[in-house]
Amino acid sequence: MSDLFLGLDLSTQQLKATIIGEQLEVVKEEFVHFDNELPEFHTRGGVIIDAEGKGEQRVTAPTLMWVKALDLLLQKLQRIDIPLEKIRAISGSGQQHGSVYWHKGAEAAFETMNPFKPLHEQFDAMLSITQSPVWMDSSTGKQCRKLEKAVGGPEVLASVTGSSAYERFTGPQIAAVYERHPETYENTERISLISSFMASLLLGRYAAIDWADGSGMNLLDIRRKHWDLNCLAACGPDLKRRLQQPCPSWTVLGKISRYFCERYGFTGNCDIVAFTGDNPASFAGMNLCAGDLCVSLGTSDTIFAVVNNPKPALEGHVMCSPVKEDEFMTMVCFKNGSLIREKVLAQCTDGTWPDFEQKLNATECGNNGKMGLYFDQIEIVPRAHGIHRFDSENKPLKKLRPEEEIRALVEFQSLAKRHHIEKLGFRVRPHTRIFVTGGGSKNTTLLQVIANVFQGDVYTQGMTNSAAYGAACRALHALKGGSYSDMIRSSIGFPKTTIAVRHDPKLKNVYDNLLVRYSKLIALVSNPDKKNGL
Ligand SMILES: O=C(CO)[C@@H](O)[C@H](O)CF
Repeated sequence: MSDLFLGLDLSTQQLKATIIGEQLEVVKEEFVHFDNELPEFHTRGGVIIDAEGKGEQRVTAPTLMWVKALDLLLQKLQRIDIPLEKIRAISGSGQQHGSVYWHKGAEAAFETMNPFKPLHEQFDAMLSITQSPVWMDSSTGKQCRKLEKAVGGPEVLASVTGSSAYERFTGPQIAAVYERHPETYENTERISLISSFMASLLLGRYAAIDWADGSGMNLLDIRRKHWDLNCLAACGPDLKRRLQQPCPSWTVLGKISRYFCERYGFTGNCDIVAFTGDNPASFAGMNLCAGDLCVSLGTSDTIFAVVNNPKPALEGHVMCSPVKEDEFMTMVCFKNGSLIREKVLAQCTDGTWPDFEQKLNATECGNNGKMGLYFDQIEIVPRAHGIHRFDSENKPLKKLRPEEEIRALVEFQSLAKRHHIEKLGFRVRPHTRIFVTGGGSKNTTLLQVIANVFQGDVYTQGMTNSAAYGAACRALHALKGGSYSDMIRSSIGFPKTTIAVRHDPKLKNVYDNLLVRYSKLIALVSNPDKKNGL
């Protein structure tokens, strides 16, 4: 068997593995689901939510759960006879913005890890914080305002780092750790993103943060590709030492550690390639071209596109591309993604997706003017909270019939994506390919609504785990070098892109009108100036 390449994706609810061959063909996918397979950590949807005061939610995940998940996943791969000695390179991705705090002495301790014991049993002294803040957290509004003030305002911060300050971004999160627990910060010798944390486990030493995931920190100058010193100073003392230099996302960081060779049978020749954020990894997995648009339907929903001349704005994000130095991706993220879809599924159907689809199809496109805004969690964009329903005259409604609720949710989620990506300047053109990935992309009724709202045809690659797949492709690309897109185009195993659903041009006016109403309704319920979600 020829060389294999492993992509790992540490997403919110699961750790996923995709193994590919040298032609980018998928050999095997495997998963560890946190809630179901690691119940001792008591997560729900992979996280632990401490609802603070109004508008503040502290959301974390047990760092040790991720360490244990890696062990479980590799054991699963062994049990299905995946020849780990054939894995030539590993890369990966992680939920963006989350942070891991390594205790003083942790890197040295990697040297003494006993391969006869799982890593998580040897992690007692490794972490200065055991509950990692994650992207769903919205408790750092104060730190966001302070950061923006320190650098000259939100516009300046956006022009340098690609985003104005966001509660979930790592810079404000680090500032909150420093302010809330100064002694813990003092005892922290290194701070990783979740992506570089996973790479560190496999290396047995600290891994650099890559440019693409580093773009989600409010700390990286996305054009110069180094930390902005004013941003660092505003978030914590001596922070540069705790982050070290960021690296290109295609960097070969080194070989896999002795621990993983002796415990799992990897060869010492297996390269670890820089890990990146889950959305940049999906971007790589879809191999987006200029003019394409991608919607990822996961725990978070995101919408992103390729940009070459970035124009950062107060809303949304511009991040470094994970595959090309002078390319960027523009993205908007919505916290209310699959979890609210599952909540409405439970409330409005017999609990099955076929019933969800049947009810969605039983209602008129445009829902006879009935609309909903479903900010079940404190939303990122717009900054709003609560569930709000309206009739065709924009008068509040207490409730909708189950089938109307389903359509109102699905149309709301698509209208929000179109409204906010168009605010960043993107327009769907006749040639635009709208790719959809993530768990929700299996549901063609969702895809049909996306196609009709955007008035563009929807394409899929027949895979839902584009982040883990993109990570595996990046592992191979880092060894091959050259153009990433050329590698994709010349590989017979790259999934074929097919049209999943076509849009109905007769519905253009219906959704253009709903889009105008969406814009008016969110102004009624959101507080853009109070940027902590309420
Ligand atoms: O916050 C996000 C992107 O900015 C989310 O998509 C997380 O990456 C999900 F893990």
